[in-house]
Amino acid sequence: MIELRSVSHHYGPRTVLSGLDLELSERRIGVIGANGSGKSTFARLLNGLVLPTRGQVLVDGYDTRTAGREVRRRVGFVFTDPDAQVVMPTVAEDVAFGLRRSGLSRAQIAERVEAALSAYGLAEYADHPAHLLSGGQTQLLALAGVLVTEPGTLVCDEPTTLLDLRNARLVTELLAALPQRVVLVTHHLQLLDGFDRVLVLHEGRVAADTDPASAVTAYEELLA
Ligand SMILES: Nc1ncnc2c1ncn2[C@@H]1O[C@H](COP(=O)(O)OP(=O)(O)OP(=O)(O)O)[C@@H](O)[C@H]1O
Repeated sequence: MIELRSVSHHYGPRTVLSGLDLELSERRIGVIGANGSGKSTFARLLNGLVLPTRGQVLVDGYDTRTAGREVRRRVGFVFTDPDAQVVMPTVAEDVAFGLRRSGLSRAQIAERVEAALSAYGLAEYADHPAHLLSGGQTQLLALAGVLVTEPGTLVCDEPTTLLDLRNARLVTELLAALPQRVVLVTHHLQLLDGFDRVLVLHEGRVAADTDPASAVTAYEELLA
């Protein structure tokens, strides 16, 4: 469970999020809102990539400010641009990178990496240079690299934005099938069908916190 207590965030003099009090426990949570409404900042607060200027973010009781490692073990993050996330020369090495401090043996790591590569359709690319993958494959690699660590929650910041329709569908289907809790920031409102809860951010505040259809209506009214 992720809890935000009186959270505000400022970049310099600029208030980007203010007065957020939320408990996030649902399995599928969407976050929508206009450009600049604070969605990415919100997403980054959830795993401590951004620390709140005021207030606290707690993940299973761990404060992102003081227990970053515990938090990141529980909350994985997938960026819009997967290239930002790929750090090792080959596909298999990149997936293994997330397990380097896991305490698992080399054999156990190899087994987990193989399973992750198979699950995300990358088995035949294990020894392929990671930077030569297509955009869609790179996003799958980024997902595999995060999910191999088995976080309880996956936060995705517009994971399909840079992908063509086919790859966007692939990533969407993959996300839909995950057993994990998913917090999805997106401008693609149709991705939120069937979600348990959708937050609409507007000028740094939660303007609506409701089911997908009502959230889309609230969002459209804000933009009207
Ligand atoms: N590192 C930063 N330093 C200064 N200002 C920032 C920084 N990151 C974001 N901002 C500003 O904070 C505001 C909210 O940005 P954020 O990226 O959280 O919004 P967003 O809703 O995700 O936008 P978009 O839909 O365009 O991705 C924007 O005005 C942005 O310019």
